[in-house]
Amino acid sequence: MSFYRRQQRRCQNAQGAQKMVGGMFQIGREMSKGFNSSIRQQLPRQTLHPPWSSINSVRTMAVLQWCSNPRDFSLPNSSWGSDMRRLYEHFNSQCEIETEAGEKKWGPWRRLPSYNRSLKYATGGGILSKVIQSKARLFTRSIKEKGAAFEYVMFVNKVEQKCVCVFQAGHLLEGPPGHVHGGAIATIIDTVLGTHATYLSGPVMTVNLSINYRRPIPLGSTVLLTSSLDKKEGRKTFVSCQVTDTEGSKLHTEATGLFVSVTVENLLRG
Ligand SMILES: CCCCC/C=C\C/C=C\C/C=C\C/C=C\CCCC(=O)SCCNC(=O)CCNC(=O)[C@H](O)C(C)(C)COP(=O)(O)OP(=O)(O)OC[C@H]1O[C@@H](n2cnc3c(N)ncnc32)[C@H](O)[C@@H]1OP(=O)(O)O
Repeated sequence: MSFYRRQQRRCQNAQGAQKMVGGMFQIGREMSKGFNSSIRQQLPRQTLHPPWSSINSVRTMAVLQWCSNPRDFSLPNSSWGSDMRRLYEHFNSQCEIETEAGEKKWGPWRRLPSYNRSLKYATGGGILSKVIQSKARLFTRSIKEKGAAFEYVMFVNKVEQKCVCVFQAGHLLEGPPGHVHGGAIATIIDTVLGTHATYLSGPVMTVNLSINYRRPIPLGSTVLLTSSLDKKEGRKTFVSCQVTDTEGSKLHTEATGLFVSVTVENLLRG
């Protein structure tokens, strides 16, 4: 059996274990930590320790890492330009701050990790992600080439009930020559407003999106999306968003969105 096939087999075993511990899944860093430690508790000891040779143990660990650590697309990569990196650093440095006594504590912002299928890594979502179109992938995260399409990272501020997104538009998003396609701009706006509304209200779907395009966005440039909560009314969450240059001085696009809270039933019924 080839090494690749053996890896696949082991990966499937790890996925079986993932089912058993699906309830422990959390989006974010806790998720991978929880998964790795829970797998170690659930698998028979010899799976991870002798009598296997140390080389096999290393390989097994590598496979477990591979299966349990999905790519977080919102971390810096080699395609990020200087504006993208600068703004990432700006918000990321406010996620954890140091007190005068030198202690670390949470700051006002949180970076949201971003996977190509969030449902798969949400608490209890492992099974659901297999039931609902198992091959499906989040549109904005389905192109693997770094920098080619949607490069973005989102941060939320619980106190101000705001969400920001630093977005670098890649060459595959062309609309008017040299500029970003209006549909791609709508996509990133829907993603940011939808994620913000989900953060505020739990699972939601877009029922209305209204966009005013004011100035074209040059392809390859980085822009800032700022989303604010307007109001909540029962199942409805009203949010709005501005797309500006990285200094916040030039307005490219503005939008409002209405999101309605949904249940698993809504998703299954279609
Ligand atoms: C449960 C597990 C989910 C797990 C999710 C996991 C992870 C998610 C994590 C992070 C999110 C990640 C990424 C986000 C990325 C992208 C976001 C993209 C979001 C989308 O891209 S999503 C696709 C486009 N979206 C649709 O495909 C919706 C089609 N739609 C429907 O499926 C139904 O519409 C539904 C089920 C939503 C509601 O239907 P329903 O029957 O349950 O409720 P109903 O119709 O009664 O509406 C309730 C109240 O909303 C008012 N209302 C409705 N529509 C309105 C409109 N257009 N204008 C003004 N008000 C409206 C009514 O007037 C009433 O208001 P009132 O109560 O005051 O009378």
